[in-house]
Amino acid sequence: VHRDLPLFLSLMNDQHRSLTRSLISHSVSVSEILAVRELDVDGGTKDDGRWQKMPQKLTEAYPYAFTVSYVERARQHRWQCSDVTFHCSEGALRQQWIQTIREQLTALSMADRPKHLLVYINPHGGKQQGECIYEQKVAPLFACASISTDVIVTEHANHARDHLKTEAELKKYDGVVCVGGDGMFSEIVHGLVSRTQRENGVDQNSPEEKLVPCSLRIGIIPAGSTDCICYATVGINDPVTSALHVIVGDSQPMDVCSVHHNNTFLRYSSSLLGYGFYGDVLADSERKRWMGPARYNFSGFKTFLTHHHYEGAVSFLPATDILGTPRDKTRCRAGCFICQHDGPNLCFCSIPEYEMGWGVVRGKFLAINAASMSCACPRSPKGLSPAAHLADGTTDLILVRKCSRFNFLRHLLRHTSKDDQFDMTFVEVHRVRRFRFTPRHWQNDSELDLRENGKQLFSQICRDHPACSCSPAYSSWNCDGEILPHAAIEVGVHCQLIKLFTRGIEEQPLFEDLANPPCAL
Ligand SMILES: CCCCCCCCCCCCC/C=C/[C@@H](O)[C@H](CO)NC(=O)CCCCCCCCCCCCCCC
Ligand SMILES: Nc1ncnc2c1ncn2[C@@H]1O[C@H](COP(=O)(O)OP(=O)(O)OP(=O)(O)O)[C@@H](O)[C@H]1O
Ligand SMILES: [Ca+2]
Repeated sequence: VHRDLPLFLSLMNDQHRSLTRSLISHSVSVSEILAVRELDVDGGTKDDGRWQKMPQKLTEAYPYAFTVSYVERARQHRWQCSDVTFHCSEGALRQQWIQTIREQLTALSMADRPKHLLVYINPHGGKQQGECIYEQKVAPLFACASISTDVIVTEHANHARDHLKTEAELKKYDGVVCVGGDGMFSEIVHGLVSRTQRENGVDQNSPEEKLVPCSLRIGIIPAGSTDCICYATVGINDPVTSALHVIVGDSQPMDVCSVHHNNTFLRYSSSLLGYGFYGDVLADSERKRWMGPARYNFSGFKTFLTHHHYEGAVSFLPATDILGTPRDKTRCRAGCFICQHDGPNLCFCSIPEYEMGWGVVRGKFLAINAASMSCACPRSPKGLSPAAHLADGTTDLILVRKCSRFNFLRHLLRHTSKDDQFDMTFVEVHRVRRFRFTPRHWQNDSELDLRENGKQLFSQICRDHPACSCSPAYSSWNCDGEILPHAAIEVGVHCQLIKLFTRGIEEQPLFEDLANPPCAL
């Protein structure tokens, strides 16, 4: 720009000033431009306050200016919006630049950038900051990018789900955005998936049914307690970063598990299905919602101390003909090769499911976890299954057998370090397409009645098994942060059923500092 056209580049913040001094050129891909607007140099009023007046001599020589807002990468996957202002001496030249950039942006909008979004805000998620986060950090960015929105602040749980399922005029929108945590995201998934199946005549109650993928993309503005879906798909739980991924029109397919009990649909899961430890943590933490995000630490500690185990059988259909394994060192990242290979392999081939292919593991378990994605979150940046993939059509089934408290603690601690949490004698992990769990004392339909008479059953089991450590017969399933009413479930992975407004976690530059070079002078 400097050399070829008579434009003068005026960079607006300190970081930029250091860039002019240290870089010969700085390029921004058009796909990462958010907006372009004229700038009134004399008044200096059309910008958002970051405008600093140019020396008078320069403004006289270059009185025509325009500002380009674009995505800038910061540390740890964070994106922010930056402005760069160009000055020139002729109004016609400025118009030519603005028009050309706008034409390019219009072409992108025609392709994959959203123009009209439906936004649901949970005012009670996480630290109860949803509305404030949206108004202060996200709405101004959507406005800057000329995205129009219909905003609904939810009034009760399942408001967003039910609105999407039945009422929402989905044809009007290019995507749905939720402001909240994993629970809010789950509501959106349930609303959109159920609606799509109904409109296509698919029966959700049949575990074997192939579900129809949803066409609308989902954006998550993180404002919850765990924000695991956001963290594991973007690399950070930051509202501005997520909003920018929506604006540039990113798209990331994602697997969804369906959970059934006796040919009845229960729920969908896109992150964690956990029985035993994570089920018990959730059940306890639900009674302590008033504690906010800290409830999970409290209930986690308590559940760790109670150290209950649960008996049952897990049968599973291993995913064959795939490249990835749960013990891989490679990670699912933007443009993931494994997802591109394994996903279509499972999505589009109808592999016959021979009963013979199923494996069975029986025993006493502290935890049975199915992670359809890494489940990375601030608590465990590598997640429950670090090598799991977002869109490969599989879930990683992690079985933690009964062991000592000390060993279980070692296993838990490894979620927070580089050590392999699967490399322990009492832990096994399988990459699967389907699985079933049957608790030891489960008797078909009478299961619920038995659970209701839990006390009776509990004392009965203790009498029958005098050596038992008085663990209750059943735990609960934690299904993406919701408790399921049944212990015996059947789970199937639906490959790439939904799409998110992200691109997956971007690889970090080898030397991150090179992305933001220090001032050379
Ligand atoms: C000693 C430290 C060990 C730390 C081990 C941390 C492993 C954490 C793995 C987190 C996986 C989260 C998976 C995400 C699930 C979401 O779909 C769901 C909805 O938001 N979140 C939860 O269910 C919320 C689940 C929250 C679970 C929190 C578990 C906290 C365990 C604390 C154990 C303390 C033992 C201390 C002994 C001295
Ligand atoms: N207006 C509302 N009032 C009460 N509950 C709501 C409302 N809107 C949504 N919910 C419910 O609140 C629950 C929790 O919301 P959300 O996921 O946003 O936050 P969180 O639980 O703090 O975060 P996380 O799921 O990440 O742990 C969801 O299951 C959702 O169904
Ligand atoms: Ca997966």
